[in-house]
Amino acid sequence: MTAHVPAPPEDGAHSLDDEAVSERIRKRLQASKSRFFANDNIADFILPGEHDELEAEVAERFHAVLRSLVIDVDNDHNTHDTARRVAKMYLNEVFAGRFKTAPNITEFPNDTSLNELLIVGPLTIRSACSHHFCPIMGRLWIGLLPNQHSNLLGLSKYARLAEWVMSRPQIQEEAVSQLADQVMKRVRPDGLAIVMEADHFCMQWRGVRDNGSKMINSVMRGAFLKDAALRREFLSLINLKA
Ligand SMILES: Nc1nc2c(ncn2[C@@H]2O[C@H](COP(=O)(O)OP(=O)(O)OP(=O)(O)O)[C@@H](O)[C@H]2O)c(=O)[nH]1
Repeated sequence: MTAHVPAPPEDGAHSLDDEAVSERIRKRLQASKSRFFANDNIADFILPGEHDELEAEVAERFHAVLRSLVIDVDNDHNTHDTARRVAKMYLNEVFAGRFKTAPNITEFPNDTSLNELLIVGPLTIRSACSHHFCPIMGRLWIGLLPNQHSNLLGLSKYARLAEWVMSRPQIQEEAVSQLADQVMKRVRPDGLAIVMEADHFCMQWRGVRDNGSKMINSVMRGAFLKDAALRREFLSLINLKA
């Protein structure tokens, strides 16, 4: 579905804010006292049909941003359709994890009472920082210590959950912690460890322009916090090299 970019309002016409779909969604979020930070998922507050309206609104507003950058969007064939493409990319691709509901996750009972360390990774991570909207590209490992009451997830579902959490404007520390909450909620293991290593393009493409540095962070929950040997086993198995 392509978003239509409406012409800017004539003088004296209603401003976009009077009827903006984003305003309707915002009011619902505020009425239910739900947070709507950049890395929050707001899918439950978007009614059927409003996703397309939102895409059209973002396109219209991005069109205005391009005009403010003094780009001749009316005559420049390269940027004529850029606002629509950016809106589509934000809503359906790079920030889709804000606007769509969580992926369906198949959960299997731990019938054979597996209680050994399980590691998934490296999963490829694509995100963007909420400070500059620059890409974050990296790798992530998930370590789990299940117990007899844990659910086991299909392997691909860890990647789907990670993608859902990462495809939002994020900061790495909060992204990893949000993913940990999602995995804990579904698997209910005795312990969970997540390590993420990523390039931040806000430090490479711009700013300090340090191409070599990466950010590595981890979240340890339950048994991984208490048991240094388990933590060591996980870290040695993922064998993270700079
Ligand atoms: N802690 C943390 N910081 C991040 C992450 N992604 C980007 N940043 C940093 O966020 C900071 C934003 O800093 P500001 O000083 O407000 O912005 P700025 O003036 O554009 O900063 P410079 O990047 O130094 O030019 C920068 O230091 C970024 O490197 C992240 O995932 N975690």
